[in-house]
Amino acid sequence: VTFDDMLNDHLATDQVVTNGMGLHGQRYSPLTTLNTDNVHQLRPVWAFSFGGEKQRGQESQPLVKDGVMYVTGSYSRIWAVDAYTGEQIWQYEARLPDGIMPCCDVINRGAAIYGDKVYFGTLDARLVALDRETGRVQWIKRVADYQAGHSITAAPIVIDGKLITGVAGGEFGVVGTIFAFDAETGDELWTRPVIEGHMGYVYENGEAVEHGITGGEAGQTWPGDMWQQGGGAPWLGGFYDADTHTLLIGTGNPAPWNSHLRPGDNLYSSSRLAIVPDDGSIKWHFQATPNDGWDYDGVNEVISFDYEDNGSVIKAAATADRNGFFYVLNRENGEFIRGFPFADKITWAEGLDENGRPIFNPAGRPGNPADVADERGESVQAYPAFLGAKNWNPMAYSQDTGLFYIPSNEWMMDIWNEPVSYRKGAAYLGAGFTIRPANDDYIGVLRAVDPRTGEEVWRHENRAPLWGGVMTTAGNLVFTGTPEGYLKAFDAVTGEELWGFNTGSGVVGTPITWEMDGEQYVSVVSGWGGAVPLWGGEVAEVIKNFNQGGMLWTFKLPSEYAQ
Ligand SMILES: O=C(O)c1cc(C(=O)O)c2c(n1)C(=O)C(=O)c1cc(C(=O)O)[nH]c1-2
Repeated sequence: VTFDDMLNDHLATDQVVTNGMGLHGQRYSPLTTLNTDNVHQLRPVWAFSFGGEKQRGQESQPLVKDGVMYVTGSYSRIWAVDAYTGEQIWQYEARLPDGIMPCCDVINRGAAIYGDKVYFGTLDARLVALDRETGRVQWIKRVADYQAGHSITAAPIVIDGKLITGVAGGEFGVVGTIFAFDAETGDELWTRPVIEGHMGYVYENGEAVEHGITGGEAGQTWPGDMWQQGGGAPWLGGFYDADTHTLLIGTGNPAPWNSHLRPGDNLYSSSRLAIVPDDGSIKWHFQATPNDGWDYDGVNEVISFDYEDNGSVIKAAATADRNGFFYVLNRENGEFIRGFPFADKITWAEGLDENGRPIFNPAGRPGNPADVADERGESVQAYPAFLGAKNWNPMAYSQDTGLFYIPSNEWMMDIWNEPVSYRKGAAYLGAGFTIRPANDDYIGVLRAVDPRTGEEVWRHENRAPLWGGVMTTAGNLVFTGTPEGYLKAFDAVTGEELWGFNTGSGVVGTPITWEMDGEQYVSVVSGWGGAVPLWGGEVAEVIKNFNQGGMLWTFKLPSEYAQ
């Protein structure tokens, strides 16, 4: 697999060699063989079990090259599988130490392939490079200290020979950092902490050379020493815009959650960053939630897309935030073009100003414990809940309809602040919360949203929270999974549900499609888990009967139904 193969992945129909089905992450396939007329004939051709006692959340997006599928699973496992038959070619399981600290389940979101290697990140914050043919280890790098709360859950990305990943650990007060390695040798190339005050480095002949302090200097948007454990973990990784040669990546919540301990904007937490892939410099930033007090991580994917406005082409990028707002940015300079709510109800902000900065509702912020005699500050009811109007699971963009298909949730929380101090390897929140559904009959909402107007063109409600990724195709289809176990297909224009198949466990993975020998295939992993069952509050009632799993399902449209 070459970098050109990756640059063309969104056009190629016989492979899926990038997370995002294209480096820009649009998750749009030009295939039309499978379409609204024949999708009811889509049927399973094989299923592969991840096996063992290790189940939990399966959030991976598979990759396909030359008839071989590469898929990761919970507990830092990876398999190569024959894409025609589902037979295993090899498997590799990372040896995890006791004491790993992923906040939100033992998940992995996928691999990267490049050259003759396949790469993935582990829950003890290592990167592993394996030979694609044999599964043999080529190199293993420790990226960050798992005992401080670091882990890797993201799919890494390869940009022009550089293997780039973010790390998780925001709930433990780590310093969110982006790391780049030589994909061939595993040599470190650069590091970029995303919190103001920390030094970035480039490595020359194995030596760390200072490459500029993030944000210029410490103390501008953080009080005292709070920047030193400021969080902002870029735990979802990023996408690449070839037009501007930029890595677009988001950063998580500031640490701790109690925002009264850190008055100021707390750059660059809960932000989107444009990074130069060659050396990790920051080109521009956009902060969705300054002084975040609700755990509104800003990690969600930033998807590059072009649209026409009054005859000129706008080079835009779009992102749907946990905080309930959808943002359209100019991807050349990060300027705010427009933003609008995509969630039904938002209480923490009254809207956005002309620069996209939130207009805070002071009554929407949980109170300062220092103001009251009690340990607990005043509790508020906040919409959306901390798990977000949209969490990690990626949306898709259709080049035909011009719509974004957003997997979102309608829920709320009671949230209050508490005093807290930093201790290595311990939770660093300073907040308590309970999460509740916003409506009686549904939490999940798959939304089709027009990025030019903010209009919700259609919606599909689901009883349980939606936690799987979305894919769309030129066959006018939108696919996503449900915790109830279904992989479903919808009409991209009308939202009509056209097909569904129950995989036997909740689908929180992200579907892909490709063709082999003129037949169109669809694959998705199934296995209920992720953050929802861990942090569920009153949402637990909705999901209590869902069983765990660990299967890779593959479907196809038999050739006799293709026309
Ligand atoms: O701040 C962090 O480092 C961090 C990491 C992760 C992760 O790596 O999965 C999640 C979160 N935060 C988080 O806030 C969250 O809601 C979440 C949901 C999930 C999931 O996979 O279901 N991971 C994470």
